[in-house]
Amino acid sequence: MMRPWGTVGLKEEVVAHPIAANYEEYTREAFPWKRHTRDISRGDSFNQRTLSLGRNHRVFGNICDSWYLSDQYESKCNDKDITNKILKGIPKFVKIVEVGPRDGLQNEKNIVSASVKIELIHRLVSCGLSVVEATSFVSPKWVPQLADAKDVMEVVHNLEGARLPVLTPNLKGFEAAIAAGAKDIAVFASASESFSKSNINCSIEESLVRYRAVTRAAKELSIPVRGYVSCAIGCPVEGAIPPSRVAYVAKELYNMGCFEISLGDTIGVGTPGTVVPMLEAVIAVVPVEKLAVHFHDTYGQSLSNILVSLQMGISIVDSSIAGLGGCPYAKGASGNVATEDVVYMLNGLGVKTNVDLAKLLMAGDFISKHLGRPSGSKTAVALSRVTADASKI
Ligand SMILES: CC(C)(COP(=O)([O-])OP(=O)([O-])OC[C@H]1O[C@@H](n2cnc3c(N)ncnc32)[C@H](O)[C@@H]1OP(=O)([O-])[O-])[C@@H](O)C(=O)NCCC(=O)NCCSC(=O)C[C@@](C)(O)CC(=O)[O-]
Repeated sequence: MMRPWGTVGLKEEVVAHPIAANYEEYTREAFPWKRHTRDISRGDSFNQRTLSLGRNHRVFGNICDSWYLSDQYESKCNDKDITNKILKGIPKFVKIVEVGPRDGLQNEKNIVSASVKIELIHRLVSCGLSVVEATSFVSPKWVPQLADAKDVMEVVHNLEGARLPVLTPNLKGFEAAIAAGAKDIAVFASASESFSKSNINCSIEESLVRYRAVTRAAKELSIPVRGYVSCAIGCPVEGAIPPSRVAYVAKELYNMGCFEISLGDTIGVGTPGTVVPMLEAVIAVVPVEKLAVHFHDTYGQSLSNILVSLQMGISIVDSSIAGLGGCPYAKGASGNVATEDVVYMLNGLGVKTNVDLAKLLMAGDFISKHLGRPSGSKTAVALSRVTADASKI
């Protein structure tokens, strides 16, 4: 049985929350076909995709079968090849790496207390997210917001159900992370010399030397290491970054033992036109299943960039609850793509994530209320308006 909207089996207390209840109400009212439980587990993966054609034209199942609310589209959908061509290559499962507690909060001016960070991490893990980047063991002078990394990690490190990697820029950070109970770490290099200097105060080559020392130490303790390549599309100082440079840094990180490489469009300038050639260059030197994409939504391009990445075989996507984020050393960098929006899109494509969207909405509501501003997730904002507009749906 497919659960395209992720609400089946929600606990009563979750549905009772106003946001989750809105979401339940929304899916029930907007998609009356959902009231009829039907088994669509026939056929190939495309038969199980959900396609959104606008509010009044929701389709469940194969876009070419007969389950349309409106007959209007049936005559246009006889060509299965179009669907296959467009959705070809999209993985059936996507691992979401939630970076909200780290990338999301690191740029917040007002210090968020350790207890709020801990509560956020708990909530995110309970959404079904299998990876939640918890914090950074970096210099507190450089990133004051995460000066409480030890306090946070000491509480959450034994949390079950998810991996909780932390950023470590050098051996000092690695040792502190391990002492606080971290079982996964991440190192972060850049494809831009200028950004490397401003972010970690060393050249790209110097950073790679440091990270070789960190990955060696991690290997001895069997600690998995994730690698980041920042400025994979553009740099605030240098402008466009050549794909070959991104490929070089990604390959170096892979060769030193990083099990996964996340390609970061740190300032969010990428479009599918620049993301595709960058991925092409990296996929030529690092296996595609080891690559993740990490988009910031400065120009509103993240979801289209994720979609082309999926079409190229990427199956790991970084995102941040409520679209929080920004890098303190990348002027103009805005929030990461919102996890709620990514899950909504993947649900629409029939791609499994094991993430519960209703619970995500509540986690996003929790942190947005704490920060005193509306969520940066379009999905969260749209669904929160449903109560007001419910009578018009
Ligand atoms: C790398 C350093 C430390 C170099 O900073 P430095 O000033 O060159 O370091 P240093 O070795 O000269 O040491 C200076 C001081 O920092 C201390 N120190 C040294 N290391 C540590 C440590 N690990 N933890 C705690 N303290 C540390 C060290 O002990 C000393 O303390 P002092 O003697 O002055 O009291 C600094 O530049 C730094 O912390 N940078 C981190 C910047 C950062 O976190 N940026 C955001 C993350 S990257 C990002 O957001 C991009 C990403 C990953 O999301 C992907 C994308 O979007 O593209």
